[in-house]
Amino acid sequence: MSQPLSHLMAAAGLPPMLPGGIVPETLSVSALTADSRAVRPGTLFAALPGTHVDGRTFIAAAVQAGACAVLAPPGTPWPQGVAPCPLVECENPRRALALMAAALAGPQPAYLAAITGTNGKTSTADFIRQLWALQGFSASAIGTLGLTGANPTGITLPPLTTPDPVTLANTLATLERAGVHHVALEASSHGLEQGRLDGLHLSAAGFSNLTRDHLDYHGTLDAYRQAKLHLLSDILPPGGLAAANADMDSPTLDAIRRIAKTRNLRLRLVGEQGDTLRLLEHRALPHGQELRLSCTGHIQTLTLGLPGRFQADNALLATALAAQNDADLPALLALLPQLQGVRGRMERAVVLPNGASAYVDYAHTPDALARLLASLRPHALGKLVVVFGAGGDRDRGKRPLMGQEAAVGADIAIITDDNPRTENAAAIRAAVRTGAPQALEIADRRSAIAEALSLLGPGDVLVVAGKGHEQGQIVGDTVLPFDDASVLRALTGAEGITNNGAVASAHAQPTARKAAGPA
Ligand SMILES: CC(=O)N[C@H]1[C@@H](OP(=O)(O)OP(=O)(O)OC[C@H]2O[C@@H](n3ccc(=O)[nH]c3=O)[C@H](O)[C@@H]2O)O[C@H](CO)[C@@H](O)[C@@H]1O[C@H](C)C(=O)N[C@@H](C)C(=O)N[C@H](CCC(=O)O)C(=O)O
Ligand SMILES: Nc1ncnc2c1ncn2[C@@H]1O[C@H](COP(=O)(O)OP(=O)(O)OP(=O)(O)O)[C@@H](O)[C@H]1O
Ligand SMILES: N[C@H](CCC[C@H](N)C(=O)O)C(=O)O
Ligand SMILES: [Mg+2]
Repeated sequence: MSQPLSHLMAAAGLPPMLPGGIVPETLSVSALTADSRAVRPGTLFAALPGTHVDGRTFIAAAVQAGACAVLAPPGTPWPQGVAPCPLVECENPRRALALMAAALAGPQPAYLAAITGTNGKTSTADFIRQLWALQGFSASAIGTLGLTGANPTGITLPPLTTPDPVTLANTLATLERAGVHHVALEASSHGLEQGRLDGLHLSAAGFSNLTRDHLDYHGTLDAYRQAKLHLLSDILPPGGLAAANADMDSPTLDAIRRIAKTRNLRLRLVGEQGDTLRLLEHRALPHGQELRLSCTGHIQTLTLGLPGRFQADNALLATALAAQNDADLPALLALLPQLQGVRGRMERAVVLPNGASAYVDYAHTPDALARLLASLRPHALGKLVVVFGAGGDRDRGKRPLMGQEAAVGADIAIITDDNPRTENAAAIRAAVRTGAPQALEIADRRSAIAEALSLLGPGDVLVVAGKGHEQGQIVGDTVLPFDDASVLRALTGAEGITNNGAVASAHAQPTARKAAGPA
């Protein structure tokens, strides 16, 4: 459906004025894009300066392809020799694009919950989705795993944790039209910084934790924190429901409390220091954990069929975000024992004939690795072995810290490759090794996993960390097929246990493909 440009500009808070006068009502926009290659006649092209190239250099190509208007930052020069076309200049074109995209796409699901934080977004979003589904709602989640849960129209999403604003708005409107009124989604710090979520009409927003990651992009921890806080300080409307883990670092928690007070948000805190859901006791069980907690003052005990203390944190945060009213909390807590594990998150992939277990997990930050190993320790009657690496073209400062956490938390650490991308893989491993000088180093990931398996005795535990659900090893701009769980199954000849309790066998790998997008 098309809309007059003036309506879209109003949705973005812009007056209907162009340098040449008022925007004609007859100027209609049928689509929006920030990529000149996707422009068709009737499309508004957002010319955005980016991290790799300046989108303004593609204005000529966009106009040539039929762009009916261009959105750009102030002072954008019109390319010489290019036919004139309405140019909408504004201070924050990324935000304007997101607001226009929301207006053009149409209504969003009535109950939309977004979750940010360094770790736990995918898990929490999926738990929210599961809780809603268990309540009988048609519910989806959008994030690192793509679109999961209800997907009546078979949407596939690009491999980003938070999709670009146009894809996001179109996806949400399609879901709403198809009867999916409950959607949980991940808000990455990149997505927040780039305004990808600025057009969302949120009912609830959560913050799991803040520890080191992505300083390559944000520069400082403070800038990283500010990007994430944008979800609560600007996107969640006043009076909305906010939830956070109260055990996180105090600068972030203090900021969340301040924002909640200023903006009159309904803040629910969960965890050991929580108020709405306070975790009083936690006991690891062989394949899960027992939680004793206080829910708005009432004490109760429940069993979660998922191991790992961090999974309890995510489950409680999900409960706080899924319940519209405090009165709904007890019913949602009663559903927690039915939660299924999330693919690649502390997933017990195989059990060896000698009783040793091998897990796959997505820990790719120092804090995640520390918590993962601490969570697995009670399950290791013998040794705890970790195979891990650090990604290329990502925060270099986290590499030695990941090494340190592996050295401290595991009995044996094996450093291997994890998506070297365009960097020298040996140099990445060397940087990790500075934090773990005693670690073994085996570049080839399959060989590293095979070596780790050979070290396992009865009761030992192995975790292969960093890739989780990923299906490839990114080397240069090529994705070589690789799935940690399948490799574990193939090397042991074992049938695996999926996180859903079903039996999975090793399966054939697809062929290599091109990596998506720049680094
Ligand atoms: C660093 C980063 O986040 N980049 C994202 C950003 O790109 P950009 O604006 O910087 O792109 P650019 O390549 O410099 O190009 C500038 C502009 O020129 C346009 N262009 C470019 C070429 C052309 O021929 N025509 C054209 O119009 C581009 O579409 C873009 O609008 O906006 C693009 C559109 O939304 C994203 O695809 C792109 O994600 C890249 C692929 C990426 O790898 N992003 C990762 C780092 C990311 O966002 N990750 C987070 C997860 C983090 C986590 O949770 O751990 C995520 O949310 O997935
Ligand atoms: N609440 C948590 N606190 C600390 N670590 C966690 C927490 N939840 C998950 N983790 C660790 O982080 C890993 C990734 O979890 P998850 O995919 O849920 O996070 P994410 O925030 O979505 O990550 P990404 O930024 O890649 O999208 C898990 O496999 C686990 O090792
Ligand atoms: N969302 C994270 C995923 C990292 C996964 C890990 N396998 C790596 O490549 O570092 C990122 O893009 O930084
Ligand atoms: Mg994620």
